[in-house]
Amino acid sequence: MTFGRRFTEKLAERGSFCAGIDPHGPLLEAWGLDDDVAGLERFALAATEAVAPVCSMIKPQSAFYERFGSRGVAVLERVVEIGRQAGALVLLDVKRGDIGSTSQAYADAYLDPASPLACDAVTVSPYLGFGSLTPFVETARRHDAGLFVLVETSNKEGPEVQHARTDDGAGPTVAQRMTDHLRELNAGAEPLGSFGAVVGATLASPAADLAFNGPLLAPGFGAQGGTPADIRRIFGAQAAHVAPSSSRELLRRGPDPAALREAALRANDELRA
Ligand SMILES: O=c1ccn([C@@H]2O[C@H](COP(=O)(O)O)[C@@H](O)[C@H]2O)c(=O)[nH]1
Repeated sequence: MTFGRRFTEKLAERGSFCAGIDPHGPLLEAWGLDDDVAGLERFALAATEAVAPVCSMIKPQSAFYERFGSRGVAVLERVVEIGRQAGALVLLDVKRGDIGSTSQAYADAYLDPASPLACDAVTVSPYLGFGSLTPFVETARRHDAGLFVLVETSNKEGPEVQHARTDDGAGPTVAQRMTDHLRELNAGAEPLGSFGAVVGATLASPAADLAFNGPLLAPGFGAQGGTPADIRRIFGAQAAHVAPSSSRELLRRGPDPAALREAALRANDELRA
């Protein structure tokens, strides 16, 4: 089954909230854990076990695992496995993007089911040129996986690049060009294509026309200020395809698993309303 269909069905079944599993050092400390690989393991596995059964999607941020080297990546592999066993889609936030031949190796690492880190989808950066993502697109198609392409990010620095005008200033914004590519990639897909966009829940207003037939990830919900009202305001009619994601705001409710689960369920309810 394609990622686009899995995404649609999972959001309908469980709600749209995406749980970020980001083991920040200060959060480990707040949970009474040491900021070492043992603390990382306890934090990440406990958080995943608590929320993955009630969320449509979890989004571990690779950086927080990589900072502990191969032992941290081994924890990430278990997060991916536990998340998928609990029935959640797993979106690995790695924001990869490189020249085509290297992109192929990244795509194999994260999207080929034979890889220990195989996920349902990954975040990718198109800022080496959208065409440099072709190996990700082809590999995702081959394995029914998905991509979330950075279009308008939640950080304040993003507009310098994403709002720049193409074609020597005479064309659409860079962000718009990216969604045009996504519209082409998803054309004709039912109920939704597998090639999505990352659009921050913090935007004053999107520079790109977001009316394309693919999934949307909205980070910046919670700790960065995004609210359910912002999701409706920014995405309008597209809001049904949006998975708003929050990491710190959710994880600060731990380590009590019931409190974590309750917070995820409440976020789903608020987004449904
Ligand atoms: O535009 C973007 C793209 C990705 N992120 C990632 O989402 C989470 C946000 O964490 P919070 O604690 O909920 O702020 C983090 O993994 C970022 O790398 C983003 O924030 N903005």
